[in-house]
Amino acid sequence: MALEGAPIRFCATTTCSVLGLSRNSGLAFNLRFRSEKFRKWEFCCLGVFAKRDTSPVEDHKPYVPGVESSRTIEQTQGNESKGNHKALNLLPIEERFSAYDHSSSTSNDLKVKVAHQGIPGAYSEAAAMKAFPKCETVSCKTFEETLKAVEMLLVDKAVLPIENSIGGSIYSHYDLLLSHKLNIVGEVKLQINHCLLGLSGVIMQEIVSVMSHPQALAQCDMTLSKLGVVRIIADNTAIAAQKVASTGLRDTGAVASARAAKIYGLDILAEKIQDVDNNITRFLILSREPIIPGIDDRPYKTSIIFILKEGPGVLFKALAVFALGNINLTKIDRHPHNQHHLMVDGSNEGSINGRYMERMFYMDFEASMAEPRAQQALLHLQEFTKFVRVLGSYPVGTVQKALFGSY
Ligand SMILES: O=C(O)C(=O)C[C@]1(C(=O)O)C=C[C@@H](O)C=C1
Repeated sequence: MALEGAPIRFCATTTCSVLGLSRNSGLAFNLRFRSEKFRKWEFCCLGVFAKRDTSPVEDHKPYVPGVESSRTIEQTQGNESKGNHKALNLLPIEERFSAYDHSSSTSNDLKVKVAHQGIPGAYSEAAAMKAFPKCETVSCKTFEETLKAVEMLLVDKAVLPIENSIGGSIYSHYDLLLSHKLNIVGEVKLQINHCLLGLSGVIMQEIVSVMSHPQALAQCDMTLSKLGVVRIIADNTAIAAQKVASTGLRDTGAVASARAAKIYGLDILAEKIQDVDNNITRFLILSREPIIPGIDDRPYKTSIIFILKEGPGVLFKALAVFALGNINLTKIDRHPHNQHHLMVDGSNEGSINGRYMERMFYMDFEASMAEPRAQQALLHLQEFTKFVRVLGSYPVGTVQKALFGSY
């Protein structure tokens, strides 16, 4: 890989930084390699961002919650007493810019603010509460808003669903990871048990249409086909439940959680309606700063995105790098190339076009960037790639049941 500047020096610096410093000295393990094609590369330390660049880099634009998010706030008002949730704009200004540093927190922190998409009763909210049981959850209308809320210091973390055992990878969310400079600091694998919800007293036979988030509808595809109902898209499962409750339509159901039924006063007409019983969604926890692997004995994994060079057997060679390092892969997935022109790191330089997207891969492997074998593998990987980005090293998550009732 042709890196700008002297590649040898870059390699030496990288290895030395990771191996040579104590974990309290702010060692760097979050590396962003970029090829000459994109005319820059970045080296990210804990809180310190060192760049070598020949092209101007656009900083994060201030995020001002707009009309879209006000709608979310309207939707959530009046529900705050039902969960440990606050709507984004309702936070007092001093709380939004709290000087608290939660970056090293893993759980049980009273003050951790975690942004999630949707309203109380959403699965993303459940994932946030699994990761940080005493957190304050903060509703956002879109997934992108959750990431922006972290960047703007409005919250400490964001949760982002990234893949589901039935539906597979959520590619648009990988795109969000690429276009924002956040770090993955954890994962939550949540057992999702969808329920069919309806107004109080309604029976299954009365339901002619069902509302939900597209992922939830897809996960219940066979059940919904058997019922012969019309599917209606909603921004979120909990929003669907809230709409059914507020519109008072007896013939409309919602696919959502048992907790959503409780919050919005709906009946559960059927439980576990997903096509496959073992329906697990994996959520990522995102933070401004990366975590330092190796503080405890837990196993870690690392997520990366890379674009392969062209040539025969290049994927084989790239994978061999991990085999040689005795590193187990838990995921490898190629980006569907129908989506194109993606901004990387907020920069207009180096936007990735369809040609490169075809060669873009997402990978998770079982090692942390504090381990020499992982550092070695990534340095070696550069030989076969045009672009590599480390999204983060974080403790491996286990499958979680919901905190309350059936999810
Ligand atoms: O709609 C919700 O409640 C969400 O949290 C979103 C979401 C998703 O995007 O995958 C989360 C988990 C389930 O897989 C279904 C929907």
